[in-house]
Amino acid sequence: MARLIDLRMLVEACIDFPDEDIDFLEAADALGKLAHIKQLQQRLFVSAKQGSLLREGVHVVLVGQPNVGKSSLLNQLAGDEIAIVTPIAGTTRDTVREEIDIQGVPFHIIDTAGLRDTSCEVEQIGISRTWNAVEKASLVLLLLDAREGESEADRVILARLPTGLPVVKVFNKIDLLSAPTAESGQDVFVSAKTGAGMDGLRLRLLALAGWEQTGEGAFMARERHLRAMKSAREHIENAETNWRQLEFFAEELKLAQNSLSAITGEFCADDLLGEIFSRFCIGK
Ligand SMILES: Nc1nc2c(ncn2[C@@H]2O[C@H](COP(=O)(O)OP(=O)(O)OP(=O)(O)O)[C@@H](O)[C@H]2O)c(=O)[nH]1
Ligand SMILES: [Mg+2]
Repeated sequence: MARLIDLRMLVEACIDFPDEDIDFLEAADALGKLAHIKQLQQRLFVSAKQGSLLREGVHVVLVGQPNVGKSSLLNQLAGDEIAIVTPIAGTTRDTVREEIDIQGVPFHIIDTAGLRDTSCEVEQIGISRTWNAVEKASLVLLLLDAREGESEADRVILARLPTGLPVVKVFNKIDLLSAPTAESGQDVFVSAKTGAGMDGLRLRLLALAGWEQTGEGAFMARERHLRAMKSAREHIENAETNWRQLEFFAEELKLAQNSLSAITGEFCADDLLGEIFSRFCIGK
């Protein structure tokens, strides 16, 4: 297996002994080795992301106007009567959380108070809790009434959602439509009452969570592991683009190695890569 530390020693030797020049690095296939390390690191990153997903789960927040069926959708996803459902707009006040499992991936589904202008103090507190939940969301399902389509009130909600947060529009109550709607683009159509369209929604949630069946084990990474790996990847990429500037090349390799070492402390980065990949039986 190509090792980061060997490559670093190679580059540093080149700097220390000016007789050795870039040809020497080329002959030693430094770039080929770097590409191999990058590839291993990328595979490790994917496994780590999957592991992090299994450990932390995905926070999905249901938002929308009152009465569109958020609580019904939570109940349908959970397969149980978790949240109170009534035809009265403004039923949900507190956020209601339930952990569900889709193909082994945990999802924390958070039902919230419907969003509207209201003079009711209790409802106002509920609505501010909705926005607090949105801040912590990994993704948002914006529920809409399929009979109404997207209204001005929905557009106001959409505009208030943080930029960069993935949002899926879920048109609910399709059982009440006289004619079936043609599925369009990224939108999802369901009936929280009959369960129609729910399998499609579950698959969509898995895809948005970034779940990939790689066939390789998932490395139980934490958020800080992912950050360390991202930083290592950036340094490896910097090294690759600037490899002709040897000092820079060596420095970026060092930084990449430091980032990986941050995951385990006393353990050296190459040991970590070796350890993890030997478990996945990936050819060396
Ligand atoms: N026919 C039909 N009725 C639905 C569907 N989903 C929800 N409802 C009904 O719509 C009404 C409101 O449903 P809720 O789930 O309480 O709606 P909500 O969005 O949680 O409402 P708030 O808590 O007030 O914000 C209830 O009478 C539900 O039975 C659906 O898919 N089809
Ligand atoms: Mg509700």
